[in-house]
Amino acid sequence: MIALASASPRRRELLTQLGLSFVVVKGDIDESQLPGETPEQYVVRLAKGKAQAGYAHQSAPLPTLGADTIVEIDGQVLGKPTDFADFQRMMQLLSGRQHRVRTAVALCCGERTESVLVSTEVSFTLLSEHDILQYWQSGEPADKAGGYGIQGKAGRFVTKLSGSYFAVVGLPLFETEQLLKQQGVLA
Ligand SMILES: Cc1cn([C@H]2C[C@H](O)[C@@H](COP(=O)(O)OP(=O)(O)OP(=O)(O)O)O2)c(=O)[nH]c1=O
Repeated sequence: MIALASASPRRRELLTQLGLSFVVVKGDIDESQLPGETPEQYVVRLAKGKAQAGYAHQSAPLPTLGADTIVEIDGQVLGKPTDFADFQRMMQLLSGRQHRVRTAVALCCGERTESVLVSTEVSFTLLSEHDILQYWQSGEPADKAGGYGIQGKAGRFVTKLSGSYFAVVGLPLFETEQLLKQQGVLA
């Protein structure tokens, strides 16, 4: 039995695919990027922070997983859009180009927190103003890093993917299982 420190329904569904028993715990932390922090350092720090916060929330702590996903383009990190203008800016950056999605997964077992970082390159087709407005009105972008969900209506924008599809959705299945095995949580 393990714990998943996440409020994301996608992460719950993905972890279910690994076929292990888990409970969901809170892993809330401040998600702001620190000055001078690289995207890699940022996403790993958040995943570790969520795992550690989730571990600390339990009275009889289980090995606890935390994860974080960011979208990166031109050295900029795109988080969750704050409003339509922010979303529009993100879609204009992503339109007709390749970007990188980074997902870090961390496992906290008390004193030690180990992590794995997965990078995936995703290419988008050219997006029209109409595509952007219609996608915003679907309600899907609001809670997603980079303002899109590859598993939903934005799947049609993707012309190429190199890396882990599951990492883009929020939890890389292969790498998460490897991490659990390396740390002796899974046989
Ligand atoms: C790029 C992309 C992101 N996402 C989601 C995955 C994450 O849930 C979210 C990125 O935000 P995160 O801050 O990584 O996660 P979260 O706040 O949703 O959940 P928690 O911290 O409680 O675990 O964006 C998709 O569902 N599909 C996609 O294609």
